[in-house]
Amino acid sequence: MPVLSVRDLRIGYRSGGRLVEAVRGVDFDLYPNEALALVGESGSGKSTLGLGLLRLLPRTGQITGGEVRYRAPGGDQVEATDYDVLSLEGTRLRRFRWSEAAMVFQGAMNAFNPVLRIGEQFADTMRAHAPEGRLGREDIRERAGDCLRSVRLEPGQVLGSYPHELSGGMRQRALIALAMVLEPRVLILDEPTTALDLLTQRAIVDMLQELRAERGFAMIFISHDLALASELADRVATMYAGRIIESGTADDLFREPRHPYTAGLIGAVPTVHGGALEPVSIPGAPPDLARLPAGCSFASRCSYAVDECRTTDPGLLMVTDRPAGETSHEAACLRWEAVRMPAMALQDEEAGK
Ligand SMILES: Nc1ncnc2c1ncn2[C@@H]1O[C@H](COP(=O)(O)OP(=O)(O)OP(=O)(O)O)[C@@H](O)[C@H]1O
Repeated sequence: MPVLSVRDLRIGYRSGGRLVEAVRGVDFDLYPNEALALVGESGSGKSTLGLGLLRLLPRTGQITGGEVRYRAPGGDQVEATDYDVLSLEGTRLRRFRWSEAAMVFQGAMNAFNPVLRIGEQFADTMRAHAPEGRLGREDIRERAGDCLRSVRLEPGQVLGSYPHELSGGMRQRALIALAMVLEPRVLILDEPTTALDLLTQRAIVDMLQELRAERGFAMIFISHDLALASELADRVATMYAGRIIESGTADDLFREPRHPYTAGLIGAVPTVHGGALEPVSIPGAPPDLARLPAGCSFASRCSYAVDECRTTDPGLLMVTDRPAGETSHEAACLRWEAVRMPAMALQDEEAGK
């Protein structure tokens, strides 16, 4: 059973008296211990979707429809959980955040309160969620220390520090530790490595993999970097203009994309040919969400587009023989059978395959 099932989720922002949809009918399932990457260019709706799942949208944002079902199995003393996150209010919503699902934001400097030591921020989060506030200083130190050690930070050094006293990489690790402190079953990470250098990025990605194996949470990893995402994730969903336009296993999407936009994103990763870096970019820009064209919203930038693409949006089509579920591969493209990835074809040719 999926831990999260998202159905026809719609999210808009109010702007100049009207509501512009930034997430336009998204469906996906997230299974326990699975890593799902959401990829796409800036403005495709990834962060809006992540924030919407935790009901953390800014004031101008509004969920206008759909369902976000959260399920947790029962245990010896605990009843099984099954509810629509969109129906939660007050205490139940606060409990859902952090304890069931937590989010790590882009740029840890903004996510931490700059005037509180890291240790106080752990204590605040834990106290706010402890049943009847029964949590002593020792418990807090022990649990915070445990989480910090698991992200390879020294608790003695970090707990007494202010956020600005840590390096960017340490802050981002500390934030991941904080998100894990209440042992959520779902962790949403929005571009957690973007501001960091390549070596630190790699260390954090490796660490996230280990943590997921150890602690068993499911993860949604938001990134514009398809190469990084497909390394970390079991499944990848590509977003364009507020919709998921392709989803499949990381291997499927990286090796055999069936939507020209995903193929373009892979082409946009710098590849080494004859000693030189050759970044290929996707021509044109995403459409204005307030004035979406008819048919497929990628058609105007697409070299595969035919007349029918400008009138028909096919929705997600199954592009594999495998059954629907964790390993299915779907793409919202009428011409999916024709799609080839230029960079990969070239590499295969050079390798004599
Ligand atoms: N607070 C806001 N008010 C109004 N519109 C917003 C707001 N935040 C985002 N948007 C709009 O919603 C759309 C989706 O933005 P979103 O930030 O979700 O995309 P993204 O794929 O996460 O991009 P990025 O990687 O740059 O964060 C964009 O058109 C953006 O301009």
